[in-house]
Amino acid sequence: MYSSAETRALQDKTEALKAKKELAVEQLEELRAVLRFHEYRYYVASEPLIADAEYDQLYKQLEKIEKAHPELITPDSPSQRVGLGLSKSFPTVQHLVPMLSLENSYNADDLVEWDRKARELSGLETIEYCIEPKFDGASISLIYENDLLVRGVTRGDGVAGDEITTNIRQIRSIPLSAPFSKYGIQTIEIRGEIIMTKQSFEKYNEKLAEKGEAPLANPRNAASGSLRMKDPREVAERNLEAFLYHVSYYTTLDGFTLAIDGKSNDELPDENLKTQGSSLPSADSPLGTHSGSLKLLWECGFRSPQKEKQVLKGIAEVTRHVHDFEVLRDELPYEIDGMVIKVNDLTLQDRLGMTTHHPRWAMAYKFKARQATTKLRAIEFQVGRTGAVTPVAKVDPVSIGGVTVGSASVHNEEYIREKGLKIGDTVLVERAGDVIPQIVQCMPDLRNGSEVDIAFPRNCPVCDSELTKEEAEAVWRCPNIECRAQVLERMIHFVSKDAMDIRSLGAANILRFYEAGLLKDVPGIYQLDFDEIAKLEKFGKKSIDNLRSAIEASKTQPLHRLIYALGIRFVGETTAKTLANAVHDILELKDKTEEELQQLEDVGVKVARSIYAFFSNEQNIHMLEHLKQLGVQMLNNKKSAVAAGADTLHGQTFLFTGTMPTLKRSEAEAMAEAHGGKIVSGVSSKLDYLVVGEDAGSKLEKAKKINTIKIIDEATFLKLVGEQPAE
Ligand SMILES: NC(=O)c1ccc[n+]([C@@H]2O[C@H](COP(=O)([O-])OP(=O)(O)OC[C@H]3O[C@@H](n4cnc5c(N)ncnc54)[C@H](O)[C@@H]3O)[C@@H](O)[C@H]2O)c1
Ligand SMILES: [Zn+2]
Repeated sequence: MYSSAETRALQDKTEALKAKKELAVEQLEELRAVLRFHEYRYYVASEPLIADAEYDQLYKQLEKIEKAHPELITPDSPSQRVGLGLSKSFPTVQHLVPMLSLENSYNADDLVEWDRKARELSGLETIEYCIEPKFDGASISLIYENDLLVRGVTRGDGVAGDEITTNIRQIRSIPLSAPFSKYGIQTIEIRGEIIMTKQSFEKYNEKLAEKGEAPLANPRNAASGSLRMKDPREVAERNLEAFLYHVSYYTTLDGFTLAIDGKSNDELPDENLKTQGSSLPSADSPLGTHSGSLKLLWECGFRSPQKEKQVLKGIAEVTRHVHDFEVLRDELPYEIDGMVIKVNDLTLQDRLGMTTHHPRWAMAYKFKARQATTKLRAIEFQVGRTGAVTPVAKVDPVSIGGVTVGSASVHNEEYIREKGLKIGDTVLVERAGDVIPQIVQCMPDLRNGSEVDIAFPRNCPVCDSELTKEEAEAVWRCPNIECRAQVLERMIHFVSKDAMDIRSLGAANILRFYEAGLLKDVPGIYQLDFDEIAKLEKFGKKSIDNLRSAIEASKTQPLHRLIYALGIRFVGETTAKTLANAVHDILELKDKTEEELQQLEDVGVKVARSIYAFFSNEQNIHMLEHLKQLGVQMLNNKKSAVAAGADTLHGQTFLFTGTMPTLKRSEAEAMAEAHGGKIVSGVSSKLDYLVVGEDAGSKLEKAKKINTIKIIDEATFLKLVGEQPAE
């Protein structure tokens, strides 16, 4: 439909329009053309070229201009219909009732305003709402007649869609028959979303990778692309699932017909299916409320959001709930991009009615955007403490959910090849939760020929040693352990917060001392010449005193911190603790065989080999002995405590959040561990105790939603570890 030259031209226009805060009325036609183009890419081709939030931003501009100049609205404006276009390979059929879009907002204030209008229109004090997740998939409509699934249709342009019944029949959560007749229903049109769970999506991408095919961009594209596949067996392979959340139309066995979303489709193939104009069911009948219809669907064997939904009165409760739910977003097994808030009472829905674009009784509250498009400008290669050479993408700075992103992860060489990235490409960057932003996709359709391939260095970008790669690995490494980058990174890791925690040293000072020739390796940290440091600029007596005492204090850090600080490959904090608990003195580790190491919890072949290699290396042992001489403590004190029968919290998991009144976080963790407890890094159903201090944030919110977690304060914790008498 669009040639590649047109595609590039429209994308340039998109960029130009996106860059402007406020569009002029003269740009209306251009804006419409751009929106039509992106709708085509999104709905028909299933290959969007911009992020949803970027599309939404442009669409909002269209609404704004048209609101100010209603005389300029044309019947083919994107605001006058739902999505555009249908793919050609499936027969087109009419929906019984048009499938509209939803009004959406990223802003909770808009919800308040929307509620105000709804109360005004209805004359009610408070409105009851039903809130459910906004599933990020592809919408479908299903028709059951005499309890049998007779038709499945994509949304298409909202009026008509592609008939994809055979594909729909592959989806196991959609029953082929359902007992609607029990409720007196003869024909029913229901709607929902086809989704792919995060897990199925990953598995499916792994399969594609094995076959050497390009991975799919995200679960939503995977779901929507699947619906239009020619071969139903391929659809079955994708493990799609369905949530059904709406009844739009039904006829009863005694001849009553109801099109719930206002008017039914005028061009219906079957005359009998048109609205007969009857009154709505009362709020106490099963289909009289939205939540009632979710329950009915659930009872008929559909996966409706019966468990996920929440019925609440008043918009204040609603906004609180949507914010709470946003915290849980990453815990869900499927993707959601917001919440949908619906007026619960159908009679009231009917009174509120709809615009040409969306019903007035529903509103989508979209979560903070996580994706944006930008240009890939360069790949930098960084050398880590184990010599691993990691590519990091430099992109044109772009704002995602309020944070400016200028670099993004591209993992490794394989990842870059798999995604087919080139310098100069337009790329989709995703920033989800606490994860480092990453490039998830590039858009080859937008290339103009000036893009260049990414060249991988064969030599270390820092010390020029020839890089090596183990067969089963994706990473290239600099083999030179004296490599400046590695030495620096090892020291920076050694002093870091979760390792020896020498905060006043830090990356900047390490670099400074290194360049001044005052520090060349880890033991050197304990031999710093403070007189020489005093000569450096901006190093007053106070900073020196701080530095000296911080270094001194680090000598008595618990053994697991020292083990972690050594930066042994594959040895994270958890494995470091396992190792520390297995010995009295760190040097005992050099007498353990690979097999013995593998007996330890969570230590597999790869990890055991790496630990073994580290402790078989003479230079490393020499370094440890040197550290010992310098006063760094290498014994496990805790082990004796646990051995003396203090294992009272054996197997219980703990997480600390917020500032506690008397204990430092590290002290509290050590106390829990000394009694056999385990520290975990995040809130999940595996957590037993969340110990909460002041200003506890999202962890507390999350924990409140999992009722097996015990939420306690410091005083209760101290009782648990027997530091305070139980009452
Ligand atoms: N990236 C692009 O180029 C591009 C182009 C066009 C559209 N879009 C995206 O699509 C959106 C508009 O498309 P739209 O109208 O299909 O979707 P929408 O985001 O406005 O919301 C309506 C859709 O939400 C879905 N939904 C999920 N859970 C639901 C629930 N519980 N109840 C009701 N509906 C639920 C339904 O499929 C429904 O059709 C835009 O906001 C934009 O984000 C993106
Ligand atoms: Zn090097």
